[in-house]
Amino acid sequence: MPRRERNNFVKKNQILDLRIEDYAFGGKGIARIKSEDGSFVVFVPNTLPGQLVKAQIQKSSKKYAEAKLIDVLEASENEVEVPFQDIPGAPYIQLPIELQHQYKKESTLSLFKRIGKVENIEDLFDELIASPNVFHYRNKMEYGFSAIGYDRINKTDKDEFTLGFKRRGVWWMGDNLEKDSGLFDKQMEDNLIKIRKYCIETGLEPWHGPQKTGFFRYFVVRKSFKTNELLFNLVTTSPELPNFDLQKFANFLIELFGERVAGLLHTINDETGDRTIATSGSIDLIYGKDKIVEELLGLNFEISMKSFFQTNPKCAEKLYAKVVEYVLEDKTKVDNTVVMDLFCGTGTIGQIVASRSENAKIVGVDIVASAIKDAQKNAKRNNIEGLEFYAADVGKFLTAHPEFENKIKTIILDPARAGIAPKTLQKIINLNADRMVYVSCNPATQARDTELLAEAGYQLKKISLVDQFPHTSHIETVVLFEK
Ligand SMILES: C[S@@+](CC[C@H](N)C(=O)[O-])C[C@H]1O[C@@H](n2cnc3c(N)ncnc32)[C@H](O)[C@@H]1O
Repeated sequence: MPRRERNNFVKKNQILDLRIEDYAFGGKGIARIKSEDGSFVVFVPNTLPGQLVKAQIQKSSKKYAEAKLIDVLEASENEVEVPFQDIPGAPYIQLPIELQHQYKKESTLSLFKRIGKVENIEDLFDELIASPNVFHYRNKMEYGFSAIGYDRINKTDKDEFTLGFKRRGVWWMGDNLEKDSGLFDKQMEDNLIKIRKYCIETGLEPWHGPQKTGFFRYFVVRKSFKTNELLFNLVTTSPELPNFDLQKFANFLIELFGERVAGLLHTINDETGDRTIATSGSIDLIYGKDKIVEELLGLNFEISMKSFFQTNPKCAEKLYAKVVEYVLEDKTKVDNTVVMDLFCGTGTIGQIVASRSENAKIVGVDIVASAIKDAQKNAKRNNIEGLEFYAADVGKFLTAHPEFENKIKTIILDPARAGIAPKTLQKIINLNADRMVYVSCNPATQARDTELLAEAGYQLKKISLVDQFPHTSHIETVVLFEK
């Protein structure tokens, strides 16, 4: 094993007060410790220039260290007050959105310069697309139950029935959500406190992380912006289930939200791992329907609890409009050809392209079978023809279908956060398409792929940034590559 290189500035697990000076890609604040030996960089995720923070060193090497944020001791002078409860999922909610955009733009473009080796990236920058809703933009939230809560005054843990989000970086500690977080549906979050009270009154226990016992585990909510409906999923363990009246719980939700309740699902999860959707156990429909419909760019999409769907649908419309703009810019490479929509999820992008092109055949591939089923149903529902969807790993699919090589002119790519496996990217390159429109929710992996694509002859022609997740460090990119 290589010997870990040491520095004279910090030690692992050391707790320090640090002043954040700069912002690096992915929401990493940069602090510098100065001494006679020079200056030493410590990265602290989810922090902002100007803040004074308490942080604990997690990793330390000769050149820099990475620390975990424990607390913000002093706000940055750029932060403003907002009427929402602070949650780990929105670390930048107090920073005006224009400044969030500036940080995201600068740090993302510098990533393409450094990792993607695109020197003139500023010249290729097209636009930064803002989210139409700055607040309350999400269509899904997962609240967790916990038997260990957080005492905000004494800043310690306490035994308490909680329903809300985990404390930042502490897997076993919950934190009650008492009011609107500013990210999801306001009526829903203002009522979460009543749902918690209802659950407490049953006398059943919330999940205890370290002991791995308890009844209540998660409460998941999906919202349709088209219909304003809410679809609920209560996740519990099974032994105490005979003592909980699911029908009565459904009636309680109807009392709170009336016609907005689309349905209530119940999931049994007896696994000890921290997952909402049980890989074993069962999902049952207790009340109403198990799907909701969302509209994007005039097309309807049916969404189940499990399938992937863009979390900010209003902004997803903007994202898709940009993808389709790049794809259709050269219609000769779309009309009367086969277009690949790889990592297609529920097939949204392919359907929009198909509906706006002439005689294009779209081949959509995604590894999640239920997403592909939804994609097929959605295409039918929208009366769009010329689409073929396959449930498969993209790499395996391309190996099994060599007939597509040299036949494709345009490829749409929208991989998950981990990016495209190098072997799979090589197979995609082997298709020998003229154009690729590559959407990414993790520009760090996309910047890595940019260098590989350049070696294969694909030049980055344009890049747009879409702020799908205001108040977080996430940014989505749409990049056009051409040979
Ligand atoms: C960011 S989502 C794509 C969303 C889709 N384009 C949309 O707009 O709805 C990434 C998708 O990649 C899929 N995926 C992840 N790994 C995969 C693989 N190895 N092969 C095929 N699909 C994969 C996931 O199931 C997920 O649906």
